[in-house]
Amino acid sequence: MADKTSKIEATIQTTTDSKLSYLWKMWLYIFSSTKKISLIYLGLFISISLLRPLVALIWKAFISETQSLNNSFFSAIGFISVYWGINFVISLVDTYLAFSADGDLEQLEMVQSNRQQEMLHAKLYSRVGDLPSEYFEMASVNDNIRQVFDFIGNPFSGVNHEVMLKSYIVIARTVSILSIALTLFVFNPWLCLILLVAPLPVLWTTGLSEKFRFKLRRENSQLARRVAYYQDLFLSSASKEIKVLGLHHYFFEAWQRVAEAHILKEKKLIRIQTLLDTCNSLIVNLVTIGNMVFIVVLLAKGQISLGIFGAVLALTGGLVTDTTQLLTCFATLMGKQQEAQQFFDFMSLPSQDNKGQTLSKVSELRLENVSYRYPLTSKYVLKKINLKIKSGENIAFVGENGGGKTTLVKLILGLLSPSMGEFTINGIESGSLNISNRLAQQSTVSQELSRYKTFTIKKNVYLGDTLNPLDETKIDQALDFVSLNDIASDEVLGKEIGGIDLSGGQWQKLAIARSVYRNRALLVLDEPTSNLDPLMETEIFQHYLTMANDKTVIYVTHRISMAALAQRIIVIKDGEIIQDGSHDDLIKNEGEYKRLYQEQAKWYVR
Ligand SMILES: Nc1ncnc2c1ncn2[C@@H]1O[C@H](COP(=O)(O)OP(=O)(O)OP(=O)(O)O)[C@@H](O)[C@H]1O
Repeated sequence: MADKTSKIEATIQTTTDSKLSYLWKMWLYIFSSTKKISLIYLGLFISISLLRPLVALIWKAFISETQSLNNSFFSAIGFISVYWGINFVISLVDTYLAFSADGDLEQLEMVQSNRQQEMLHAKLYSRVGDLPSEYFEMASVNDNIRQVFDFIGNPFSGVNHEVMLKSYIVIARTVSILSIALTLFVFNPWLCLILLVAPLPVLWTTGLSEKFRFKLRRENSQLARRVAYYQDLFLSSASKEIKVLGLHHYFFEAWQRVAEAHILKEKKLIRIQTLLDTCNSLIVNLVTIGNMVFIVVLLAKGQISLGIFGAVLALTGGLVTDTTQLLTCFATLMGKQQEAQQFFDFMSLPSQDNKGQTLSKVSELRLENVSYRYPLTSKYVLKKINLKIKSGENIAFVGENGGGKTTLVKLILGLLSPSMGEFTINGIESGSLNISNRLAQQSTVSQELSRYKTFTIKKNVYLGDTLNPLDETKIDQALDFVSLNDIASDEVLGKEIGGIDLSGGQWQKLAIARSVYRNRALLVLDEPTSNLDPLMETEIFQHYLTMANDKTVIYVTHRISMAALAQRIIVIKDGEIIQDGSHDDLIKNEGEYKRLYQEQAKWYVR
């Protein structure tokens, strides 16, 4: 379908091929953000790797010394102490650097990890904030965001460990292997053969296990979301209904079915992993034995001295460990290509255009033949809408469920853009306006309640206008507006964190107070009072309309008594505007509005 929505759909088509360049891009992306600390960390890794040949040389000198009979007991003790001392330092620092055991270097790792996490989260939060809101209407984009957040993870489990730490190990181990190779070559060129029988198959087995792991994680991400959803239900607003209807068991079974599928997939992965690990250690052991036999043969043939024999034995152990670690980390890194690609696919989604024209005041909204379909769906939920709204008007949208009222409201707010037709603000095409400036001109209360827990009541109101300093008087006025002044405004909200909780109606009042505090020229309210008692609802609407004589107010309501308060009423059915006029005009005609009015009135007049 070639309309404007198809352009959005085209931007989320991603390639399935994994590319090495994404991994490199990821590495540079993280490294460049924490250059100093990353360089120190990498430097330490490389320095430790260079100590291996030093250990071998000391060992060689020690054996030669003891062979030449003029040694003293003390020099032998000295050699052994230095040898074990350096070995101890290598193993200790290795452990601290690579596995974050307790110790000083763990703190260094923590610093670089936290910095990297901070930078990645900052980029991710700003990217999510910058994404045109229409993208959030698509399940695939929401999925992608969740996967990217999972990949970025937390300081000790996230991408910096998977990509950065593994890459540091690859670099350090490569340096170590090269220095060992050079030492072996200097001892005897034949010894370099040991390098050739390094456990190459490890690369293959580890690569395979990473591939399985990624596939499983991808398949499991939907299952994991469903499992989490069932768990959240018990803590959500549905919890009371679940209790009354006795649905705990029902949802447990639903949870169990999904969890079972998840566990089965995980079991399969563990089996594959165990098999591959066993193959790995078998290969490593065989290689070690092969190397031993080889150097014994060289010694027997007199091609190497006893000192070199000892040194090579010391080096071989390090070589096998280093090669195995190099290949394992390399394979893990390779397995991260797809996740890195997902990350950059997400990061490269278009940003909302903040460069367009700005307006100082919205004075006219005009929709001409506007149709809308949600991305990745084919049905137009708004059809050829023609509507002109002038500054200062107050308008109610009414109509049956699913008619398209909320969709029209989102279009007016700039949260969606027309698939077809033209939407102009003050005569300027809405698409060419600066979206941030546009959003800053309006205040809204949406159908879905936003409950900002962990903040005080006062802060909840202040969230309506955080670009300006907190104004206590205005906050008190906003709370008065909705009669929410009986609870101390510095009470923290959220039972989960030891604060207080509010009733559904009180949360709604708080959302209204936020919109009042924001105080913008365009006020868009989507069923803002559905949880309030009728007296409170009437009072708030009347307040809104008197406060708003210089403002444009658009509100969606199902209650005709509330709609009747507006100057103009627009009736929407099946995505079309079927009536437009004042209450008095519409009630005179036989039409949908009169039908809705009579339907509701008959419950009051008996
Ligand atoms: N994100 C979405 N993706 C696909 N379709 C959607 C989406 N949101 C809404 N719809 C569909 O758009 C149509 C209009 O929905 P809308 O919420 O605008 O109606 P409404 O008049 O506000 O309904 P209600 O009075 O129940 O709130 C419905 O058929 C709905 O299923």
